[in-house]
Amino acid sequence: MTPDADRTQALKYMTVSRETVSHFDTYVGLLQRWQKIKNLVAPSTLGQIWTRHIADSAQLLPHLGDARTVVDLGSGAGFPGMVIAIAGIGMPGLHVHLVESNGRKASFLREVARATGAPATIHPVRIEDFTAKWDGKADLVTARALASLLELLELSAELLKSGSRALFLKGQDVDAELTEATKYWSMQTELIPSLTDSAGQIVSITAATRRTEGS
Ligand SMILES: C[S@@+](CC[C@H](N)C(=O)[O-])C[C@H]1O[C@@H](n2cnc3c(N)ncnc32)[C@H](O)[C@@H]1O
Repeated sequence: MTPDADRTQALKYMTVSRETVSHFDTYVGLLQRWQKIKNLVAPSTLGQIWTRHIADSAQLLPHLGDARTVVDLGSGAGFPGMVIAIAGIGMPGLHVHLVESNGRKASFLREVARATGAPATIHPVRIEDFTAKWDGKADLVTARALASLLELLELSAELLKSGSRALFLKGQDVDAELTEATKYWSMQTELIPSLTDSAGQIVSITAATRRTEGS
């Protein structure tokens, strides 16, 4: 698929304004430029940045509900957090905190936020340190390609204490991961089939609490 065909295909998956698409173009341009020296995403996905990264992340947009403070864990080159922040330009109160410990990826994210004006704060620290110190309240926690569901719940535990929702983009092992996670966590889950990955699912989690012994 040519880069143009990839972009055209990706735009079919999302309903966003022309202005948002133009900011996505800026983002993709920066990613292509920085990738040459900083290796930000898997080289095998470079020909499909729009479908594999932008549209895959943008499919969370219809599920944001009334969330305003979003925390994206292990953002990498900004998926899905930066895509949400860019789509949120002009959405009153929306702000995305991107937690990414890799210094070169964090620098890239800062540059994308500067160039697009996306409402985003980059935290170049480990998730464990961020959640221990951050005094904000997340309405929504997001992550893609970071860890198993159980590990994601453990990493998000501090953020989920205040009743936040979570949206995790997961691949094909989601059933086994859910079985494992529910041994230790009580939660309400909804599985939403991915639009961009036939084997993928979005796991929507609410009311997550760690099980105490015997519960
Ligand atoms: C496989 S990449 C996925 C990146 C992005 N979410 C995506 O889907 O393209 C995982 C990212 O999480 C970051 N990461 C892993 N563990 C982390 C931790 N404990 N704290 C902060 N960042 C972490 C890594 O540096 C890496 O950029």
